[in-house]
Amino acid sequence: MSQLDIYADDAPQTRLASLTDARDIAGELARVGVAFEQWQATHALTDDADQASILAAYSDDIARLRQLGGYITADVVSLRPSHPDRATLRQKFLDEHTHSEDEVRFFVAGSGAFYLHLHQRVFQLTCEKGDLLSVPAGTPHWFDMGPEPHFTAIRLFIDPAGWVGHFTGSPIARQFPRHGE
Ligand SMILES: CSCCC(=O)/C(O)=C/O
Ligand SMILES: [Fe+2]
Ligand code: NI
Repeated sequence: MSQLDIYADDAPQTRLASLTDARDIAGELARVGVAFEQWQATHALTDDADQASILAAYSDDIARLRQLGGYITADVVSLRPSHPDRATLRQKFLDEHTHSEDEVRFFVAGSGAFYLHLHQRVFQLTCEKGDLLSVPAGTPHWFDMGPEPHFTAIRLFIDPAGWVGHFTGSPIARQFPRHGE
């Protein structure tokens, strides 16, 4: 189930709100400039499907997103609990960072949690299959796939270089509840 938990950025022990209705989540995130939608993610994919077949299965959705935002490239991040490098890959996104373009992610399997640091709040958004998220460029955030990752997400980029993160150096991410622990 998709879920939005909201905290003050200086009080990680106190959850201010917890929402599970998709319209409520979308409304709350829209207030801080983040787009959240639920799309159909019904194409059958095996756990070992490669990037090309995932992109081919969702080519209609990717084309629609490209038209909306002028995105040039798409890639796929897909992890399962048995992945030998799961701890290293988890760590890659676990500290607060920004991007110089919008972060557009479409979950086509599994789940993972984004933490968006906006307006002195932390918005912990647990995304599930079908969730589409667009976070404005420059937003400090981090992502936790959990210790036993199980998700597949399509990422859209304007920069042909793909994923480029700028780490803020803030330790804030370590103070908030982790995903799946
Ligand atoms: C869920 S896609 C992998 C994580 C990622 O690309 C990112 O930028 C997290 O902040
Ligand atoms: Fe990111
Ligand atoms: Ni489709």
